[in-house]
Amino acid sequence: MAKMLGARWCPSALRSPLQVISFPACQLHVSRRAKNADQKEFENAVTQLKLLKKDPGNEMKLKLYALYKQANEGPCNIPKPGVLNLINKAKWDAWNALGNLPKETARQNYVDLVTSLSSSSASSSQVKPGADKEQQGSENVVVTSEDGITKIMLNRPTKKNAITTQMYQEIILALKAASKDDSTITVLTGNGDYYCSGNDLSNFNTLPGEIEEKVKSGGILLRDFVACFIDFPKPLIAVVNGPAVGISVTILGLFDAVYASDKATFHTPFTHLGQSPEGCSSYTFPKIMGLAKAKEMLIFGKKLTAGEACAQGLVTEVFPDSTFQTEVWTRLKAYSKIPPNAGRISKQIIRNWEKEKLHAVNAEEVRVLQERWQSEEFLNAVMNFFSKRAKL
Ligand SMILES: CCCCCC/C=C/C(=O)SCCNC(=O)CCNC(=O)[C@H](O)C(C)(C)COP(=O)(O)OP(=O)(O)OC[C@H]1O[C@@H](n2cnc3c(N)ncnc32)[C@H](O)[C@@H]1OP(=O)(O)O
Repeated sequence: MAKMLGARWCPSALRSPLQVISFPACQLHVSRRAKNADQKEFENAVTQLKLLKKDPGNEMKLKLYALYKQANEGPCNIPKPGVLNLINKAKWDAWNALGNLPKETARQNYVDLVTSLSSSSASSSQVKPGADKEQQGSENVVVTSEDGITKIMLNRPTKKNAITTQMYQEIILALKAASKDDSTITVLTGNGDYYCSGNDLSNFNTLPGEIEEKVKSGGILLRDFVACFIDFPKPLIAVVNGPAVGISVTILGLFDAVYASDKATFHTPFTHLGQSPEGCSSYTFPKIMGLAKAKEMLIFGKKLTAGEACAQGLVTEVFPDSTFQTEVWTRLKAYSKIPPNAGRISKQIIRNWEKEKLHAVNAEEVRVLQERWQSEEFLNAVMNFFSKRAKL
């Protein structure tokens, strides 16, 4: 995926003279002079921009370039390039046109512009509020809405629904849209024999930049992804159709109900991968299943059957695989008839007692993981996974 992004965004891969305008985020690091309050938002926008699926076009790139330069360096004070130097002149013109616009305003405008680009690219692949029949989503994350239920389906069965960086972004956008649509409940499920095999282990190869930049943008993406589940305002249900691994298991602690096929298993092999728990599981799992059982999963990577996960409180109910889909969707259709506002409010009053705590846990888990991602243990584990496969 990032290979594709690289091809889209990087100057050398583009053709016409104006296409060689690359995003400032490809070239520069964010200035340390930016104010703290805005810095995080600004950095997030820089990352978000790299994850956009659609090329926003040269005019928009010029605007972003100009705002980026203004936000970091202030008014344009470099000599005007010659008329034959078309690209640099276009860039200079765009920057110079911002005159004395304050850095803070430029930063804010940059963030607003990226946000509007992200939501417009999301709206083309997502369920519109009020939709009552199936809508097309992207290839790997399909969003549909019917009978008061918005369904977000992981649809990468040949890779056991492993989550790519693009899919994280798409799930975030799908959840944001679902939080505002008129459905009563939202469901996450998988297509094929797996629910999800967790993080796509090639994500770190495909994230752009050097290791430090990968770790930084991976951390921001993970934190934003988990935050969406913490903040999701209406009942959220997991329909676990098969085995679940890694982050697809840990975030289950943030769902309101988890229904599983008896073929499902629950596996968090973090330490074997040189990693550490995420998805708020270092807090939710001990709370849900007690410290002893949580440690067996999160430290020693014990894989649970659906029955065990249910006995330990991670799963709400287990159904035989042969009748799983019918039984669960009948149940969900009944649940979708609850008064929507009462459903939301009831969820929120339960969640709000610990929302702040969950965000703090998320931030700390990401901080620790960012260190892990730079460890030899992690790099060896990822290399082993792919080199074993290569030998098959
Ligand atoms: C932005 C960063 C956020 C980071 C968040 C932190 C999250 C951490 C985690 O989620 S840790 C968990 C990571 N997941 C794994 O370790 C699972 C790895 N996969 C496997 O162990 C196995 O593939 C399996 C047990 C899931 C399934 O085994 P099997 O039934 O034998 O199928 P295959 O192994 O042949 O798989 C088919 C096909 O899918 C590819 N694949 C499966 N899982 C992943 C994955 N997680 N990442 C990348 N690719 C995966 C596998 O390579 C095969 O592809 P191929 O046919 O070889 O092209």
